[in-house]
Amino acid sequence: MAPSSTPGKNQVFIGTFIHAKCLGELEYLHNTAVCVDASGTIVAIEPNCNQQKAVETLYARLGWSLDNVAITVARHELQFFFPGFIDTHVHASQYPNVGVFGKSTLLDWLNKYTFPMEASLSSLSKARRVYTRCIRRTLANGTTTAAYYATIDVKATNLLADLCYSMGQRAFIGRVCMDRLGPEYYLDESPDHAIAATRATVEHIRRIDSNFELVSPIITPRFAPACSSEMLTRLSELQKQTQLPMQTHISENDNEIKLVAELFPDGKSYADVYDTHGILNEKMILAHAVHLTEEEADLVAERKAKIAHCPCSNSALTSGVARVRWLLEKGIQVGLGTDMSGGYSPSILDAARQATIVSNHLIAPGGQLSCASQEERDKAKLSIEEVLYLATKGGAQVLGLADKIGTFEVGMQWDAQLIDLGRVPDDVAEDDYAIHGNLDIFGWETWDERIAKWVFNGDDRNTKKVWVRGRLVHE
Ligand SMILES: Nc1nc2[nH]cnc2c(=O)[nH]1
Ligand SMILES: [Zn+2]
Repeated sequence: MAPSSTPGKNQVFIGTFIHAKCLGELEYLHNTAVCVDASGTIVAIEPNCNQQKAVETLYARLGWSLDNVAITVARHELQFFFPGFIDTHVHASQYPNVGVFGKSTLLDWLNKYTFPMEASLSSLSKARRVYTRCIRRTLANGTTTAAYYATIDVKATNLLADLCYSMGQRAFIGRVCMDRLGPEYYLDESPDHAIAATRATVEHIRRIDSNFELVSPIITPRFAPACSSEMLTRLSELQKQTQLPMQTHISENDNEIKLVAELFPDGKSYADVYDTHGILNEKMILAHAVHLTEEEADLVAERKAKIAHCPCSNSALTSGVARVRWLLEKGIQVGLGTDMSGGYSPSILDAARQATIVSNHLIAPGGQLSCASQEERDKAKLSIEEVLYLATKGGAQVLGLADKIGTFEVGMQWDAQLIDLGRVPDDVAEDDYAIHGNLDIFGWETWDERIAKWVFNGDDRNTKKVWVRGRLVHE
């Protein structure tokens, strides 16, 4: 396995930088230089700067010599740097199934498409093909960090960790734990077995990345219907010993919620089942949360658990619409997830787009548009600035990385993407700009309008370069 090297050179990036430091607001830093040291950490941000000024003043201040600095300059006005996207919920093992879900809903989708695909990745050659393509594709879409579910197979899960490490994607790697609900050929034989397997993955990752700086294990009970009470208790004990993060699903689909009530008759609610088993805490990332009750959302907030909002999946599998504004107003930290292959798109830009669109179908705190006042309808809607926050800094908070990634600030790591919105017609011959992706910029748009166009019509063709910890990982 090739080591995930840092570049070994200091770097300067010059141009426009855009990020969301707080919910609902984008900050634009034009004509700016961002200096990144050889470890991939931002060490200076200089406004009113160009290449010449950077060389003349910044290098001296930082003690850098000319021959040890690589410079990347945005090539024209419609290129800008943006923080790397953070996918807080994605099943790498389901990647071959993206788009293949027919009219199924969660429980039949799991049986028909998902469990057979995941089980088939015990073939390491197949796992390598699938995981390599998944990482390549998500990097190409600007995802610098992903919280992955792999499968129950330890060797294949460890391979996903190896590949993330060597391809340079920041990742959380979850060996899936499930001792019921799945087909016989795809189950943990006991909670003991699941604990040993999870520990084996933790130890493997410790060997390749001892401080979990790029790749970290994450404890992964699939969801309550697939885990016995003993399994949840044992995983909770493991989490308390290791202090590792955890991820699972909650309240995605009506039949799933009914199943939880049947399987855990003493549980007051779905969230209560996780809480009474000791896994509802600040390290837990809950995917979906579509149908949480008021009491459950209050409990999630009180325990400081996080939520991965997966709008693409929630629409594809007819699960419903999560009430993101309502969750945020309770103080819950929310990020975005593709949830491939419940979701069909590998792109967090797409998740951001869909987060705005599905929020239009809600009133606050929940219900049908037709019986809400205009004010209530407008309140539930998420803005472009808000969904870009969820895609970056919100995701960083969900993964416990808000001090490292998600915005451009001194001390943060250079996890970033260079976005190119194309050229305005005046600059370039018609037949040239026509091939630049799916966006047409005319030149009169404000920056906010340019960003809105990117969110609604942009795609990986606009993502020119991607870096993680200063290392160029996609071009
Ligand atoms: N969307 C989704 N929901 C789940 N609930 C349990 N497993 C899964 C899964 O793989 N995908
Ligand atoms: Zn999922």
